[in-house]
Amino acid sequence: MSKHTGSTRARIDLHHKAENELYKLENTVKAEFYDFCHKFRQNPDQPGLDLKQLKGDSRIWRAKVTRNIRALMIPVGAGPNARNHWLVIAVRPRKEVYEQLQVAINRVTGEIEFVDLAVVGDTALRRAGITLTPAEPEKTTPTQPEPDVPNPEVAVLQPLLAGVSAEQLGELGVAEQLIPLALAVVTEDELDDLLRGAPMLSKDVLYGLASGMPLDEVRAEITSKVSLDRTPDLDDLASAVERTKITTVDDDLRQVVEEGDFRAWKVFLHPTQKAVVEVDFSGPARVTGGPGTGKTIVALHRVNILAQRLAAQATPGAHPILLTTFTANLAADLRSRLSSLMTPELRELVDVMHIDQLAARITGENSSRRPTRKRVDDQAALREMKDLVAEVGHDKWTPEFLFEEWDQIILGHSVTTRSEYFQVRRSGRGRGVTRTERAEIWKIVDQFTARMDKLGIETWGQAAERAARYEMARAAQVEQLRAGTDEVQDGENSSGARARDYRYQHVVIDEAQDLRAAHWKLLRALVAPSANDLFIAGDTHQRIYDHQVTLGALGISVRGRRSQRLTLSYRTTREILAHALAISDDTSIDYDDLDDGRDTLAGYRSILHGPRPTFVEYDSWEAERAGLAATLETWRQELKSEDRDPTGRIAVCVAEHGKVGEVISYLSSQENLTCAELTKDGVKGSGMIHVGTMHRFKGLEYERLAVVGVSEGIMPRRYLERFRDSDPERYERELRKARSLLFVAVTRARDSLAISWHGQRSHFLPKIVEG
Ligand SMILES: Nc1ncnc2c1ncn2[C@@H]1O[C@H](COP(=O)(O)OP(=O)(O)OP(=O)(O)O)[C@@H](O)[C@H]1O
Repeated sequence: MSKHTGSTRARIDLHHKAENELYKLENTVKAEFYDFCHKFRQNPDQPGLDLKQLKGDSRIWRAKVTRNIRALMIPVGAGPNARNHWLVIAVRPRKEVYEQLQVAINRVTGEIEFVDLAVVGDTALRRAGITLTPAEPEKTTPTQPEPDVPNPEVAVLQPLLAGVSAEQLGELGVAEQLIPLALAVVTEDELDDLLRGAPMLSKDVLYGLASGMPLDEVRAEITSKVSLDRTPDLDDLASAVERTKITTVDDDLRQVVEEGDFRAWKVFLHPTQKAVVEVDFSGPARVTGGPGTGKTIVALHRVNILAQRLAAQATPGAHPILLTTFTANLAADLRSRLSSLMTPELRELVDVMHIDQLAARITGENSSRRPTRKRVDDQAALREMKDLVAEVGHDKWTPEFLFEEWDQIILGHSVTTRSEYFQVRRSGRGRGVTRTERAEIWKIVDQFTARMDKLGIETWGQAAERAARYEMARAAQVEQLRAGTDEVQDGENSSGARARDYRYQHVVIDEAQDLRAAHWKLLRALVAPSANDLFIAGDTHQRIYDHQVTLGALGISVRGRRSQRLTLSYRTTREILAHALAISDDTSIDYDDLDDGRDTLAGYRSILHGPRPTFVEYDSWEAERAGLAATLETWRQELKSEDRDPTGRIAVCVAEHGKVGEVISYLSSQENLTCAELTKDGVKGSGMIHVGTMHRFKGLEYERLAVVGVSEGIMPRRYLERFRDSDPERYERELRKARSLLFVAVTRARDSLAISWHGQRSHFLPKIVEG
């Protein structure tokens, strides 16, 4: 990142906040900024650049980029060469440059911080007695400072942070200039205004305190995670710039900035993310965290770091790292992100495959002695179970119950004999079954698998189970070889017999919460038990299938320090997050942690802001679709007016599968709204608006999202009511799954979220929406 320019020219770096400002400027201004940098590096003092110190903080200089745009810069070179090295701290309209701007070195992080009071609301500034003086006042319209009169309505209110002292805020890392203002704010809106342009740590601490986090928790969860191990010298800018997130302005940067904020994740990891990416784990490790906390980003960077470490000793053509996830479209997304993060040489070291593809590859390698079976989805297999139950005239158990018992318990625990089935624990399956009943179930399931065999078909669950067995045999063989107790039999067409080594050196897994036991056995067997063998990212609040596992019981121990949690959301705004949390109902529902502990969303928070989500009730499905079309048209026009192509930025998440087609045909009949369906394998077609069921939205993100059909009877489905009395445990499980599905859906939205229903609104939707 930090290339040095020639010694005779000044070096320019961009503070990450300035880089963010640059992303938002028009392309013509960006181009002028690069011309400006070019000239500045040759001679900062040439007259056209009009370089001048501010009157307030004399370390800050302003220079002219265009007639209306100014760059704010500080010299950060060491000693007498200070002016050989400059840091751009802001790029902004001339009118927003004022004399009270300040830079400081944060006493906790030691980084250079820049506080922007131009965006702080007038009320807060007035109450703190601050008047901003423009550095280049307009000649024609002199600005009259507002009289310093407190607003009588808010003056009597309690400060939002009553009970916290200035000293405590300073010690937690809040920027000095913000402290008096923070202590004066009395409403959430004022706090929002204050923090809009604030440094990240100040935002995180102040939002934490305002949401009721105790001081100790803020210290432990936020401040200590970013704290330097020593007190920084608060005057030494040259050292501080080394600790600050910066990008050097060189010829490559121009193209990079054109990518906009989508590149931010590649460059600036949050310290908590960075720690998880870089640390050495003595064995398997797990990272959990609410939606949008960067688990996928961490997984990608982790792959990059592991590849860097292996690069020197890698055999040409080998792929020692596996990155896997749940579905084909998520794997495709990982592939493209990885290619933009890694060098082509390092990228070569990585296989990216979704979990079914992995199982198919392994069963394929082992199938020369068996006829290949056609893989079918669970619905097709359930139809076979229904036919079988009808043919044998069985009426004690429903086909659905029998199928799930087979899939989750018998297949899920790799049960191969009747006596194993008698002993297996059926946790999570609701009503208990006696030994005699188990014998009956076993008999039907046996007939069912024989039928599937005869038809030459298998489910993906069966394929995973088979792949796990092959890979476990291979691992056993490798271990025997290592112990010197076995010879390799060349020529046998089985990966178990052929293998001299484990398939991979590192395996990184995303969206781990929905993997089944057989997948975990397969993944465990792919890599030798060793340091950094398995890296697992997932969130059980987002589990939308029925596969609950206990990793410890599957030979994957992620206890103690090998279990990490991310809590700061980079996607979900504060407005959306509050509603999403109410939907997940984390405080009253127990969510597992993929092991035998409990995972919570405690501390899950955001410092991003956006519009409040909208909640709209309609009389009928017809009316709801018309309302949806109007919302989408507004969004389309808003994006267009910002000169941004709406394609792929807007999506509709439909609560019920049968209604996806109805939404698409309705929208397609509107003049401007073309659609593309979101399928299991990704987006089908090139339409502007992506439409799919909630399941299809797993792991994705959209700038603007409409979730439709969130009515009672659809979310959750009415048919679940029959389990309320007959099988209360199953009832609870199904409700939780439905709740998680809605939680996943609403947390896909980055900026705007519109939720609607017709008839009675789902009881999962939080009460606070009515306020
Ligand atoms: N350090 C970062 N800097 C900038 N953007 C980031 C950073 N970390 C994450 N993001 C962005 O936040 C968004 C969410 O990240 P990511 O998809 O990794 O979260 P996640 O925890 O995997 O979410 P989910 O559980 O919902 O799938 C993405 O747009 C990502 O680019």
